[in-house]
Amino acid sequence: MASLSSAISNSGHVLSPNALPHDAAKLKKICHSQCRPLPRPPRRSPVFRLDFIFRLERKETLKTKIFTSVTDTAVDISPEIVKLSKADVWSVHKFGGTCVGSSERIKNVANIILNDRAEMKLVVVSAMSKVTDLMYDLIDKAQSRDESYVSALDAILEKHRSTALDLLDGDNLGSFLSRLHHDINNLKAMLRAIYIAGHATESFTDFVVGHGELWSAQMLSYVIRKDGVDCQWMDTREVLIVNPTSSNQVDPDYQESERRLKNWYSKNPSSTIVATGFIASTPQNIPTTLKRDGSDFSAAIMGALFRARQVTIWTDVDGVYSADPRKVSEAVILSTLSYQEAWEMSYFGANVLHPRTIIPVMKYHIPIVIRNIFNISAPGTKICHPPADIDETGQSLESFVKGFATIDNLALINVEGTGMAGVPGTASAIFGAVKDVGANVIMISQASSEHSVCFAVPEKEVKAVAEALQSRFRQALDAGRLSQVAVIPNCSILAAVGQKMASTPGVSATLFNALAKANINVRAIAQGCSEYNITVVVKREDCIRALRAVHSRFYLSRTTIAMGIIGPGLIGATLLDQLRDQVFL
Ligand SMILES: Nc1ncnc2c1ncn2[C@@H]1O[C@H](COP(=O)(O)OP(=O)(O)O)[C@@H](O)[C@H]1O
Ligand SMILES: N[C@@H](CC(=O)OP(=O)(O)O)C(=O)O
Repeated sequence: MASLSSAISNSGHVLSPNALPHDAAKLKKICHSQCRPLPRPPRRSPVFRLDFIFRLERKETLKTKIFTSVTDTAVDISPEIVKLSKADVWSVHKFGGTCVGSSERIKNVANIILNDRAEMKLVVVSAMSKVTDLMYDLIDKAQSRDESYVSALDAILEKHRSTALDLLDGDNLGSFLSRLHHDINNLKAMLRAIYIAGHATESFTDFVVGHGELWSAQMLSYVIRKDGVDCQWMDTREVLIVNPTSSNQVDPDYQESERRLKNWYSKNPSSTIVATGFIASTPQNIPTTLKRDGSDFSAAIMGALFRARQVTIWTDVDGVYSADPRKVSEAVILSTLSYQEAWEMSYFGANVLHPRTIIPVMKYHIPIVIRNIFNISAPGTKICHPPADIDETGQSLESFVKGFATIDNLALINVEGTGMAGVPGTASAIFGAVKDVGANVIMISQASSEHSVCFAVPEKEVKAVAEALQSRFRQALDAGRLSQVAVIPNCSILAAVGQKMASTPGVSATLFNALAKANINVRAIAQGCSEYNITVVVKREDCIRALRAVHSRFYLSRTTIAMGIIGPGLIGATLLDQLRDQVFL
């Protein structure tokens, strides 16, 4: 048997990573003609082989090892050699709960995957719509010793059983139903334990609520397999390792996850993988979750681990709009967003994307595309680095403000007093007290006189925060150095986001002008040094009116520029305001 190395050198081929797809095809032929008998590993995809060849050239030291494994054994290739992470081969898709909400929709998802011409596909799925809510509900019921958890669990079983009966047959159906019944029996036992104890620990809860993803991923993988495609499903708890953070989030352990992924893939090589979103494990192998709506984050982490060429997030709208389309009917689709803009939009409430989704992909410049499963001809929104909205003449059409987002159910806390000015450590004492009660500060604003600091927290956390501050500053309040720790309930945040706002004068003038004209009182303002967003706090009941007022002001400006009424440049409070006031108002 000729060795692969001599076959390659006899062929006169020089491998270069850039020429990989072309030369690899030739090499595959050479392997087959000259290195026979080369045992064909079961279920191994062509790209899997090409990866080794690619590595030959890149890592001299691996040569012998690779030749040995390919020519001598060719069946078990050690995970160290498997370079899963070859850039640009994998295409990652994420389908949210609405996309896999019924058997018809799951079939639709399978078709989208089958039509993707990428060599390797990783599909991340959420639970069928509403299932995660129902799972959390089971826990609540069992904890409060409400026996209806039993019938609620039966309803969840029935939903998945009937979906599987619609989708699957033969062995696939048998395997799925036996796993489903096994899981339901385990869940019954766990929920009974919770019912008896009247309490569920966090890991019990995370174990229970993650089952929706386990079932949807299996069903989808079996449907894809029905078409003869080599497809594996992945329980991401075996691969994705995360550590809890102090802010009740989780951070992926990329090194360990990559190690486990290579190990998993060496046992389950496949060109299509359907992976569970939302769930993961702690380093101690205890099931956990990426927190509510975390499947977008799962897809982005997987995208980074696979060094994907793109992560496509499929949802029920055409992409990221300039404002939540449920609140602003004239909102427009944004064709591109920078990572920073997408982060700011999602952080301030555009729930089409989980805010943490940006972090893993940004490092590798992997684009995220948001697309509509119900309108696949729409191109969607591309989130990348750096984006550019260019018209036919090459002119930038990018608006200074790209989009607006809002967060409701907030309260403002205002800490005020003459004793704060010039006293080092005041801010640290305030936010130290907030941290101690585990509350999440959404925005901060400080008067430049240092006489007051105010910040927004979720309404449900405000009581604990106010009490912690009262107790922390008891002496200062009694001595009059602080005049008050005041709570202003029923607030909302309105954020205007756009990278081009940085160093463009007039943007905030236009924003505040629009708010003033709509007779909206602004209770607090914040703008970071990056100038990517301006955030204002308004009364809850004013929020939608405020959103519509600022949106129409900036998007009218954009239309005006596009129509050539004024040239691109400052959207000032001068010319445009006059135009708008005279012509449109
Ligand atoms: N700026 C925005 N652009 C697009 N959608 C938005 C925006 N702000 C809020 N949304 C809402 O986000 C929803 C999609 O998010 P979500 O329901 O979590 O999707 P999925 O279940 O697919 O993960 C849309 O239906 C839309 O109403
Ligand atoms: N199923 C999980 C994870 C998730 O992200 O779901 P969706 O993609 O449907 O928002 C949840 O509801 O939290």
